[in-house]
Amino acid sequence: MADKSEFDPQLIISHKFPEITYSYTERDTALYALGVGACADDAVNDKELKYVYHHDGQQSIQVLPTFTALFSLDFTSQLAQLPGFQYDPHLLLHGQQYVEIYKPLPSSGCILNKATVAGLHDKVKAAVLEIEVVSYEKDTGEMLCMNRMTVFLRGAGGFSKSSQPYSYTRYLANRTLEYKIPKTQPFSVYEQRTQPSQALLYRLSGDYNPLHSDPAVAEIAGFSRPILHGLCTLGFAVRAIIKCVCRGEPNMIKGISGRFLLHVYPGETLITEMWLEGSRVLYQVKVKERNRAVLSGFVNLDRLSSSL
Ligand SMILES: CCCCCCC[C@@H](O)CC(=O)SCCNC(=O)CCNC(=O)[C@H](O)C(C)(C)COP(=O)(O)OP(=O)(O)OC[C@H]1O[C@@H](n2cnc3c(N)ncnc32)[C@H](O)[C@@H]1OP(=O)(O)O
Repeated sequence: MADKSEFDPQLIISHKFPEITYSYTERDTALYALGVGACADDAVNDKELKYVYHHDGQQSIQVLPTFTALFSLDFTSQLAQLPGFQYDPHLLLHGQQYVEIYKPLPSSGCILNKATVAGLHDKVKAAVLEIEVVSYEKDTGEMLCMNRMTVFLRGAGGFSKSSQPYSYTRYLANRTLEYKIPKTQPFSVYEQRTQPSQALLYRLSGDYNPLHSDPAVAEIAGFSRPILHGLCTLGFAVRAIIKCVCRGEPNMIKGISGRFLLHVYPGETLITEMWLEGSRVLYQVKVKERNRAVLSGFVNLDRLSSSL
């Protein structure tokens, strides 16, 4: 259990993380694509070959928009250094991910990541921490994308010094982040089975949290076996949207938001339901075997064909 007397919200929200450089090659972008299930249905004729191979004379492989979320992961280790902050890393769960993409990602590159604390909330049973990472192309200084990652830290709540639970968010102006999953029939539904080895493959993209690979660690965290990375489930969902709504064009995606509602076990089947709302796709992912919603959110597109 975290020591609440050490918890200092003001110190936490004013903390400046060191800048972190992240370099990647086409091998990393291809490995990532395989980790989120690309080409799993049909390795040769699949429309997703472009994510792993220079298909049809392509100069470079294409990058899935959810690859951007990896840029925020290097700051996981920095959480332990946050002054005035106490939590048990075994009890950390990924709560939400919000991504804005400003230009198509190169298939290899060197990125400069700058992170700040964008939110902190006392939920009594948990502390919710928001980290914002803005990513720049190292050579040109051009802004590529922004990630807001929310972590749900079980057992770390109850740190408020007054009777009002502490809550701070640095608001994002001119964005509509609220969404409501419709009760109507979805525009499209896509079913994908994850592999029992899915988390072991996905972790090679850089999230080595043992919650996803070590049965003993998973048990301490309250699960019967290792669970899937939240960002892996998000990758499956966004691939489904690219296939069913964007006609295979990943660069149509300009923004992604997802809230992790429940854990997923590797090997379970994901059903992604999609609804169109202007240039936004609302989506919900359910686990077929347990008939439970595990993820919901929206994807913003730069255009949506009127012929859809
Ligand atoms: C730099 C950072 C790096 C981070 C790297 C990430 C590392 C990864 O390796 C870790 C992972 O991938 S973990 C796997 C993916 N995540 C999950 O499986 C979590 C799934 N969600 C849950 O289990 C529950 O929703 C649960 C447990 C999250 C919440 O359920 P409950 O305890 O039932 O909560 P509830 O009573 O419904 O709500 C309490 C208050 O908390 C808010 N809340 C709920 N779910 C949230 C979520 N997912 N994200 C953020 N906030 C959330 C509620 O709104 C509520 O607040 P309020 O009372 O103010 O309304």
